[in-house]
Amino acid sequence: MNSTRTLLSIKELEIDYPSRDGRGRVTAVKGLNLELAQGEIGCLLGSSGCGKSTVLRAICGFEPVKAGEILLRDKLASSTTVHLQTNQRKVGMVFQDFALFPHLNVLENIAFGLQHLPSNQRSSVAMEWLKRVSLSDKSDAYPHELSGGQQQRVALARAMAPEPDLILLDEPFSSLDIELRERLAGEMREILKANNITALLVTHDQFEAFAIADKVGVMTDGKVLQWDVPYELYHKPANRYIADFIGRGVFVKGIVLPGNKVKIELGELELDHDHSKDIGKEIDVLLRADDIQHDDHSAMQAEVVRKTFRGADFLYTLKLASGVEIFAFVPSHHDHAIGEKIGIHLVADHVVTFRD
Ligand SMILES: Nc1ncnc2c1ncn2[C@@H]1O[C@H](COP(=O)(O)OP(=O)(O)OP(=O)(O)O)[C@@H](O)[C@H]1O
Repeated sequence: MNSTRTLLSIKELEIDYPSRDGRGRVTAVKGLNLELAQGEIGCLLGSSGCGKSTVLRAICGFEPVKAGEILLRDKLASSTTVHLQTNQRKVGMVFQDFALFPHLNVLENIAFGLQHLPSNQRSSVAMEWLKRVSLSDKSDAYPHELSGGQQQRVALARAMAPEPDLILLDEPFSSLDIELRERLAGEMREILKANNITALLVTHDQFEAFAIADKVGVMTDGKVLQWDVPYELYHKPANRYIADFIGRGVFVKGIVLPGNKVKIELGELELDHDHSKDIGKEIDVLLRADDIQHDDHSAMQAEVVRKTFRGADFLYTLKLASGVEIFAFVPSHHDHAIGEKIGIHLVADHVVTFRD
């Protein structure tokens, strides 16, 4: 097995739909590029309406493309002149609501996609996949007798059983409660990785994206702005939109100092890149909640203006002397009242800055 082989390649994809008034077309996806290697898990992350589901539908072959190409295993699947039928693409799909057949039991749901096998093999292969998602004891249950998480695992097993080259997952956790989402995101990653399955999911939840995916693409207006590993997206966002979208942060003003440093209201920070040409100039510095540490002994004080309890920590909104508001995660045993002043210091490591 060659793990670096490209399985999905999308080049300059453009897709449009007829407009509501029927007079023209509206662009849903434009100039979209991404690549996924065999065994990799990718995720398209973006807010509602940015075009995520449209991309999945196009990969499945449900939408014709207006421009660009979709290649599966180096074979052209969609372009302006080529359109492989869905059943020729070897792509499986898990829908938002799982779309299990209510009148079929769990085993029959999974066996449904195995029509190409002789009937005596269908049940045993389906049973094998049920084992892989740890649901062997539910083979004769009906979908309505299962929890949301169990239904999701059945949907995943049903999509994996015909052994497609690629599995597409459309907001796979959106109908589940938050606690379950986090656990299942990790579980789903384990199942996909254990079976060396290539997958592309879409979500608007960055924690879900980071919990599952090897590569994440931040989308807006039908485009992927940055297709990267989560660490790079967080620490080296390609532009302000991504910096703003990922994590909890605010931009504060800073002045570039000699020696690759920047001075902000809270002190001086080392810069990652050479800024010698910008000395004396003003830049915007991204301060994330995890760049600020609460320190009772610090002389630097900030006023608590808002607080959200998150269990292990609080997300505090803090007002600096200048009136600028920043965020800080603070362990939840430091329960300070709104209006109180608390000591803080800077712990920023990778400093993200923008000039224009
Ligand atoms: N069948 C359609 N006809 C016309 N416009 C459509 C159609 N499907 C989607 N659109 C439009 O295309 C754009 C992208 O839609 P899409 O469903 O791909 O977004 P999305 O990012 O998946 O959103 P969500 O997270 O809300 O599901 C939206 O502006 C939407 O209104």
